[in-house]
Amino acid sequence: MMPRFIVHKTSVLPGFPLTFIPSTPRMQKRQDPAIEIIKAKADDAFNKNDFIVALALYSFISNIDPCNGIYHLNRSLANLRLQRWSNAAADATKALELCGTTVHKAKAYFRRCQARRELYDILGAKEDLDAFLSNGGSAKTAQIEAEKLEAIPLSADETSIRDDIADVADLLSNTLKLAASEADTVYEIRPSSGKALGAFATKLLRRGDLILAETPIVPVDDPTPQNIVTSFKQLSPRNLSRCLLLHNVHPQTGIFEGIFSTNAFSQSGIVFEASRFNHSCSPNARYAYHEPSKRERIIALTDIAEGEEIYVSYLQSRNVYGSSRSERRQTLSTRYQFCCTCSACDDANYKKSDRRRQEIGMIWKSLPMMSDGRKILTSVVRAITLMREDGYLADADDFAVDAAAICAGHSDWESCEY
Ligand SMILES: C[S@@+](CC[C@H](N)C(=O)[O-])C[C@H]1O[C@@H](n2cnc3c(N)ncnc32)[C@H](O)[C@@H]1O
Repeated sequence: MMPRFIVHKTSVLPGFPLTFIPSTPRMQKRQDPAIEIIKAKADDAFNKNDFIVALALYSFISNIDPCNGIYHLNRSLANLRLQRWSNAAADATKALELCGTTVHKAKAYFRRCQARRELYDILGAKEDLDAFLSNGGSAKTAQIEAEKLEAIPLSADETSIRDDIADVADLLSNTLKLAASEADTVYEIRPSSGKALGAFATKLLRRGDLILAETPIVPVDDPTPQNIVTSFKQLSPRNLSRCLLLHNVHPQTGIFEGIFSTNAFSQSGIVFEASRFNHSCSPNARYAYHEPSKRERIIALTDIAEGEEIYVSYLQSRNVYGSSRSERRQTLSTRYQFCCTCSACDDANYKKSDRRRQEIGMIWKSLPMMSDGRKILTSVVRAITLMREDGYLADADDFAVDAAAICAGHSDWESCEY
């Protein structure tokens, strides 16, 4: 029996070891423990004057837990620091509705007072200042604020000046986009029809080109739910806010687990940019984890035209080249909640593709049983031809290494290298 050399089994999927696939939703938790962690990171960002990140994180948790007035109260202050006056006033109003204690109410009145002052709603601001005092606010603080209000001539336009700053998610993602566009990349992340975001080539890429090499941000060796939460907990507020922007098709499993199972790579964990590449069963690029540098890499398998979407396969080699459309669809829909419509799965092509892939799968299974070198070589050539016919250009080495071993056994070094 020929030895089966596993040369590059570093190909990975942005998925999960099978043990962790959240196939059945757990019972809805009352409060996701992730919320406490996110709140602590938001406070941390605020204390470090990173108000955009604080705002993004407060927004994230207030969307999940909209009845908690504290998030609105805190976000109101972050909005004040960012001079988003209307948003600050709206958050303070929401906090007044939701917060029960006079301490929180006093804070909310004071924040709304400051926002209204900036919006030239002087009468409203004065009312809030009175309410601040009647809820136990400091007389000294109120005095300072009252002097500021007195200094504004009442003839000033009292109608609210519109706050035209973009929404917080836009604000954050624009900052991130800016950072990405400053980097020297050969792709851009933008909407992909029916697939949320995807990665598109920004210039002609040649087969073999390195598309990205990225260090994982949430490395998890042993992805138990506990380890995942611990890894997220260790992130900086900025990286956490980036992670929370990642796609999550398993929200019922918890915030961090859902993000992890939608995006994580089995060998490296969460990698921001590589997580945005969509799947195809006939991909034009592939993942390749580079152990020495501990970086996740994506490499072009074909030439890729400028503007073309770059696809990788989420399924590991034999699971994609040796499987039928229905098998792949089942796995992809369980793990990633989508129905693949790539060229191999397309209604017009899939029957032919299934036949080819079935034959490739049979060759893969029968090769270790073969002892006749010539037969092995013929089978390997057939498998690689079928892969090429099917437009599947990765993993030919799964077969070629067997062929190379036979050639080496016959001291045919030229063919061996070929
Ligand atoms: C790792 S993310 C890929 C990036 C994602 N599109 C985004 O917006 O961040 C995986 C998710 O992308 C979507 N996706 C990936 N490939 C797809 C495809 N071929 N067709 C439809 N949706 C796809 C699915 O929702 C899947 O759960």
